[in-house]
Amino acid sequence: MSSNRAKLESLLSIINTAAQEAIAMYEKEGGDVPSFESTDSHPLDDALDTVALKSTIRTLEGACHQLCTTLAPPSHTAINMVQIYDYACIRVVLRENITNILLDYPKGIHVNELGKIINIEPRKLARMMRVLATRGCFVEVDTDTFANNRLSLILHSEHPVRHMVSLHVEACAKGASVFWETLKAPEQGPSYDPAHAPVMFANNRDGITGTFFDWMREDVSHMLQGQRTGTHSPFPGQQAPAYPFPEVSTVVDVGGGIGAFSLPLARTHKNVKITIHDLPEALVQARDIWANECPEAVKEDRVEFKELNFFTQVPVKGKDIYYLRNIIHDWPDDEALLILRNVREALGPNSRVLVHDYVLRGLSRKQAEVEASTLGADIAPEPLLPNYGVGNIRAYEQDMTMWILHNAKERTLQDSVQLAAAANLKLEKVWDLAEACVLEFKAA
Ligand SMILES: C[S@@+](CC[C@H](N)C(=O)[O-])C[C@H]1O[C@@H](n2cnc3c(N)ncnc32)[C@H](O)[C@@H]1O
Repeated sequence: MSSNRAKLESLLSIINTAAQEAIAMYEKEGGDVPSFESTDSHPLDDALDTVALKSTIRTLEGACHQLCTTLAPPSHTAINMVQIYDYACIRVVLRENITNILLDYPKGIHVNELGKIINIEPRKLARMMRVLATRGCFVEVDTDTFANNRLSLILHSEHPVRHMVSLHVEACAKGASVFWETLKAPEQGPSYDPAHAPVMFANNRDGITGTFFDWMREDVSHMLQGQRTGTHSPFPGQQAPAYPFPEVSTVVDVGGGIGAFSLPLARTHKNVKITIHDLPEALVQARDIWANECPEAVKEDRVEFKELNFFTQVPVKGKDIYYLRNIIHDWPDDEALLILRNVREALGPNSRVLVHDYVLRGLSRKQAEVEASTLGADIAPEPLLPNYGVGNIRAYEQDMTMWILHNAKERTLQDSVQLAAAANLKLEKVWDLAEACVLEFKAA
């Protein structure tokens, strides 16, 4: 057998093993595997800990894509990469709340009727819906008649992940449309100033200036298609690591927002006292949400809300854990270092800093092996790309999202270790969540 053939056989075997593992996990949790067509959710869809499933899916997606890309003519794959209009179609679904409407029609609604409700020409509507249904989002139950399924329900106006979907089809798509222009622009090209992020470059043309966060504060109309309404994390795969929280007394959620990380923690670990640090306007919403969703923690004094500007102020001192989820990736190196230095100032002798973000891996197996042996990073089995290839694509796409919105970035393990070292922090452990990672640091 040629070595090329042997690689394909190995990929096939990886696919078979990973798919069987995923099926077994679904059967163990809920009795049956999910179906492509139905709207039935599965207990694993909302499970708090899905690291094992995500790890299997990472392998499965990586191997399937590598196999198809190897066997397809390159021109076929190249067109597949660019001919993608899902985001444009999904933008219509969100703007018109099509998922919500379809809930009243469990057996499906014909495009003529749907077109009347949302005032869109039905033949065009059918073509758009068919693109999405071909991807597995909505089902065409009869000719030109569409119904929801498990995937399309994510686009419901009340679904927590919809906020992320909306952010991408609105702001990210706007920034991506001028991506090349920003790279070539004399001022923006070499700049890492958040005000020079691609989305703001596009906004500047409409007379909007400042950073993406300024724009969000001043004009939230672009976000209205999916406001955050609860603490269910909008970031899939963002659960907390299997950290020994039972042994922890105090946690500071730095830039904690409404507490999407710490509120579930307060529910499961009553031993932990939580401090949420954020800007004043964010804390107003946080107090409301906690009063409604976890009143016992408020009553029992297990949570406090403290204003903090993490660039200029030091968090409350001497606590066990300083948790920064989706914070460091929002900022270029200079700003990220300011945050980490302020957190470092707060540490007691046994405090830990947990940075929860994606970790970008290199594509060289040699580098991946060094990272695996020295830092405990995960590495994919051969012949998969060492970073799991497309199984891990969300990390690299999220890096682009951070760039487009904030001129910021996701980091490699080495980037994070170096950045932390400049703030006098030392890496202790990598917690792999099979999507994001949690990097645990202590005072150097
Ligand atoms: C992407 S959100 C992450 C929220 C939360 N950690 C989570 O994982 O859901 C970024 C958070 O940083 C906060 N933030 C932005 N600038 C800040 C500053 N200068 N000081 C403190 N918090 C800030 C925002 O208000 C927001 O809550």
